[in-house]
Amino acid sequence: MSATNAAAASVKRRKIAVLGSRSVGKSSLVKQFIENHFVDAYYPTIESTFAKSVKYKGVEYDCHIIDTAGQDEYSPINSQYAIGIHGYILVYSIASRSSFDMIQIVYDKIIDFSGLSELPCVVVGTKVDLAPTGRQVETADGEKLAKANQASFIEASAKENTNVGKVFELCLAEIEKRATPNQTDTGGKGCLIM
Ligand SMILES: Nc1nc2c(ncn2[C@@H]2O[C@H](COP(=O)(O)OP(=O)(O)OP(=O)(O)O)[C@@H](O)[C@H]2O)c(=O)[nH]1
Repeated sequence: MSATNAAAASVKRRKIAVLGSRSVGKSSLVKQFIENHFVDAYYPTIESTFAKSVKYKGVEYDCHIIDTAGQDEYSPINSQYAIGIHGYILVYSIASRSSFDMIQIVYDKIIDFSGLSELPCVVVGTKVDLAPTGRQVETADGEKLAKANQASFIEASAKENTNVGKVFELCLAEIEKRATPNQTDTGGKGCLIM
């Protein structure tokens, strides 16, 4: 194997889906992570995919991040979000109780669709910069929900760039905790190009 191919083979490809209610700040988290900036204006997302190489614990990850349109309780979970995804970032706004209530609904829909017993997942309470005047969800409630679903938990703010990188690191950690040997290849299809 050439040095270039050896390097490519050691890069792990990980597909991450970001889900949650509308307007909770999913795109803002992804944009802050990928492009290091924050936009105050709101542009509803249809769906966008972003790619970023991330070095975590000495390993190079080629991350494909799917920023989804917001879900509500009636949105079906598309197979695209249940199959071939390595990890999930489920986002609510700490300033919106209803967006918090959607997290368990979305989680259960993915479980039903995928047939998995648990998901590699991070629950994120974002817009934590609004906590002093607008908090509707206590940190302890977020922690409890995450724990009940064997997920990680973190509060973040895309606006102030608080814990944004950590969100994606926690997601990689959740994926690696459960990774099976055939997930450690470069393309997730059980095949290495030598
Ligand atoms: N104060 C504050 N506002 C934020 C934060 N993140 C996002 N916003 C604002 O919240 C609004 C919605 O943000 P988006 O990132 O577009 O939300 P979204 O979840 O991607 O929305 P959909 O595309 O409808 O699913 C925008 O006006 C953002 O500027 C944050 O961390 N703090």
